[in-house]
Amino acid sequence: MTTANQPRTVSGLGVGRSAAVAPLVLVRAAPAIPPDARRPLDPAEAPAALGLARRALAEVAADFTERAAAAPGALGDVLRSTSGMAADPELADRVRARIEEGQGPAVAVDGAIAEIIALLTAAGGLFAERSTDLTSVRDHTVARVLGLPAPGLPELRGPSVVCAVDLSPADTASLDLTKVAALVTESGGPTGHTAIIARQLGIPCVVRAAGATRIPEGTVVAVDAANGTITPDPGQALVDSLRARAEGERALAEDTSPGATADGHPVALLANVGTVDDIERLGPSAAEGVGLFRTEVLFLDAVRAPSREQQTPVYAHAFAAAKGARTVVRTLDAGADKPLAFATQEDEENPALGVRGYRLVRTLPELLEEQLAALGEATRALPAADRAQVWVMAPMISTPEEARIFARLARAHGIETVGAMIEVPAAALRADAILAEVDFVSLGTNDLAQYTMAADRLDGALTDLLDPWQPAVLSLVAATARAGTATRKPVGVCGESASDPLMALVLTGLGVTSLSMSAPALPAVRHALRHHPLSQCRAMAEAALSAPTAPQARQAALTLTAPEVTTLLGLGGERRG
Ligand SMILES: C=C(OP(=O)(O)O)C(=O)O
Repeated sequence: MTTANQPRTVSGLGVGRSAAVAPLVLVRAAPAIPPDARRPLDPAEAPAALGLARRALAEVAADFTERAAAAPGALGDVLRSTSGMAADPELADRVRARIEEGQGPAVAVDGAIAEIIALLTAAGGLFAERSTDLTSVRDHTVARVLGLPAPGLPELRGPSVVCAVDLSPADTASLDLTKVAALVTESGGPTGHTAIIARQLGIPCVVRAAGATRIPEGTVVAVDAANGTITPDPGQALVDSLRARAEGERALAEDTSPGATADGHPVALLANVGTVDDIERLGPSAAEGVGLFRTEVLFLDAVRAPSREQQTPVYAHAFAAAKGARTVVRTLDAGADKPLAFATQEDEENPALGVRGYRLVRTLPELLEEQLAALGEATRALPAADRAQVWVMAPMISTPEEARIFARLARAHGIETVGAMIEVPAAALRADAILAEVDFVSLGTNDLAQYTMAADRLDGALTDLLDPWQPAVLSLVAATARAGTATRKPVGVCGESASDPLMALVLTGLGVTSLSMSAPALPAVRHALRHHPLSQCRAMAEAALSAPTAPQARQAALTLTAPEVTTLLGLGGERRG
């Protein structure tokens, strides 16, 4: 299988610590029409071009029909409707007209579908929703006309390592995750959406893996997230060592006791979730509750803003699944790296600094209003004793005034426990004043690192700056934790940094009261806490805070770590996402 051009072992940034061995499946980007396919046709070429375009459309229609037959329920319906679009005579007419005007078949298909998409978008509502399916018809048909392999997400026939240059949040969400053994992307960073979803599901993932898409499709690869490597055709020794490590991790997962240091100082261990299914999958005691419910994940595919009536049953279902445990809900964090069709401003030059998260209240106040109304209604349906366990917080709070307005709105809807995320340096610096307005805060260290270091979290080339061990980031976390201790209010961390066992010890030493992470990361963090008394966590925090650089901060904490934890969790190596 190995070819001369094929890279041997590809390295990137590992996400989590798990590993998988499976055949590689490539996700192909939408085809680009090359310049020679864009040249005007000679009239004598038109009949052949028309035949090629018609055949491609018919084959795409047949392909979607075949996939529909194998797909369950709603997905089958969507695929059948997509097939119908490819077979639509109106589309064929528009393509014919363009070819008769002298366009090549790929350009004609592309243009005809763009025309129909524009009409549907203008019509709005359900019509507009169909434009995504038409885009898929366009990409598949153009690829066939050009003789290229089908683009987009592959149909997975068994456990597979899915490899792409990049995956959009919607791509990742629509993968058949029961068959995804691992995710590999050439771009992205350790706090990007692919990494977050992979962590959540415990799927091994390597991002920034330059050259991974050059590994031939079908090659069996070993993906080791702990070391950030993808090894084609791995030998038995590597497979055996990965298996042994997985068994060690499974043994750790058997301890489901509440999070606490060796001397019994409690640190709530919570899970980050994006869907109700995620909450249901948590099982009875893996986490002590939900520390971050990313509600925007529920609406990634929605074209229109979900109404209060649509949202209420979803939250009611989520709270029922949490069975009275703390559930920290974040109101919609739309914009920048989490685009939602109905909430994202199209014309922003700098979306990460734009109207996103809580700031949408300036342009679309009804969005927050409807969500809080739905959350309030779902909360009121709970037994009285459980209502205070629904904690609702706003993302991207920058000032105490914003915290005050948010708290007033949330409380007006009957939400008892209201909080703010601390992910903007201005908020960390004013954490005491923000805590005067709300009941708790939660540090989003992914965004806090992005905004403190002025480094785009989606730009994997800036990973060193985005490191939560950066002294400037640690100082802001420490300032926030101090404000929590002074006001005796909870300060959680729900950014990816909480899932690093070594960082979790430092955060505990800084005074953080809860750690929320993707569920598969909980056992290692629980294990690390259990082996260190609070005094040792404090010493680690102090040592990390006084280090001049991120690697030195980590090293300073590592030197004070219990040796059995360092060995078992393999903390000695280079930091991975
Ligand atoms: C938890 C966070 O939010 P998200 O990653 O969803 O933006 C964060 O920024 O740390």
